[in-house]
Amino acid sequence: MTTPDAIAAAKAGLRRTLLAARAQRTPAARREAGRRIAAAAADLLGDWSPAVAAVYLAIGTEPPTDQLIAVLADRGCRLIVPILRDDGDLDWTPYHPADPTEPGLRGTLIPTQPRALGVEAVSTADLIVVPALAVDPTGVRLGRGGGGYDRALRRRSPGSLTVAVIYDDELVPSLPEADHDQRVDAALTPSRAHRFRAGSSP
Ligand SMILES: Nc1nc2c(c(=O)[nH]1)N(C=O)[C@@H](CNc1ccc(C(=O)N[C@@H](CCC(=O)O)C(=O)O)cc1)CN2
Ligand SMILES: Nc1ncnc2c1ncn2[C@@H]1O[C@H](COP(=O)(O)OP(=O)(O)OP(=O)(O)O)[C@@H](O)[C@H]1O
Repeated sequence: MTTPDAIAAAKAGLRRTLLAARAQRTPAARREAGRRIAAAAADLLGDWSPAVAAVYLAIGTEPPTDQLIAVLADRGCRLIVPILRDDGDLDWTPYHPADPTEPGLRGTLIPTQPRALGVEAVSTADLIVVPALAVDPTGVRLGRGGGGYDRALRRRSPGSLTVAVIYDDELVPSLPEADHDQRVDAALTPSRAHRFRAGSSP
């Protein structure tokens, strides 16, 4: 039997390896990944325009999300982004691509003039774009370790689509899964969209 402590230790080791690999990518390679992820998103969405999309502002070595956000804004989606709270949970605020941003907790970026909608606001999203360090083909997701998205995804609307954003080699054969982990329905990588689970939109 795998104990919770063993799962947490395995995740911590994987995070270190994956973050080190991300640090090796050049800024130009990251920008190119962001462009291709936006194209993969357009492909995944087809002619679906979610009324409300929960997105996040990428930081550090994460695949850039600005072009993906532009794709959604161009489709007329109303956007919300997370604000990390000091208890590790995620509040949400409306976001427009031109909004100025400032540093939030733990290196995150948040709009300069947030309008806190509350932790339950994620339940209004039809599409939830989720940061991840790796995903496996059953939708198990490895995050940064704060558990913020595990809490947020438990509040998702049943018909919503959850999509992780990762580099291609971060779609790995399998990942450790804890009881509280929330799986994603799909992943966007620079090469394409990967759909793991049916049932939600589109
Ligand atoms: N861009 C982004 N926003 C996000 C998340 C995320 O993973 N990425 N989150 C996902 O839950 C929430 C915030 N949780 C976070 C938890 C840990 C760290 C973190 O480990 N930060 C590093 C420095 C980041 C860097 O520069 O790469 C650190 O504290 O050392 C960041 C965010 C909400 N917003
Ligand atoms: N619903 C919850 N309520 C309170 N704490 C939680 C909840 N879900 C997860 N946690 C806590 O969050 C911590 C990190 O969990 P985990 O390592 O699975 O994060 P992650 O999924 O990689 O990160 P994230 O969701 O922030 O991207 C764990 O200590 C876990 O107990």
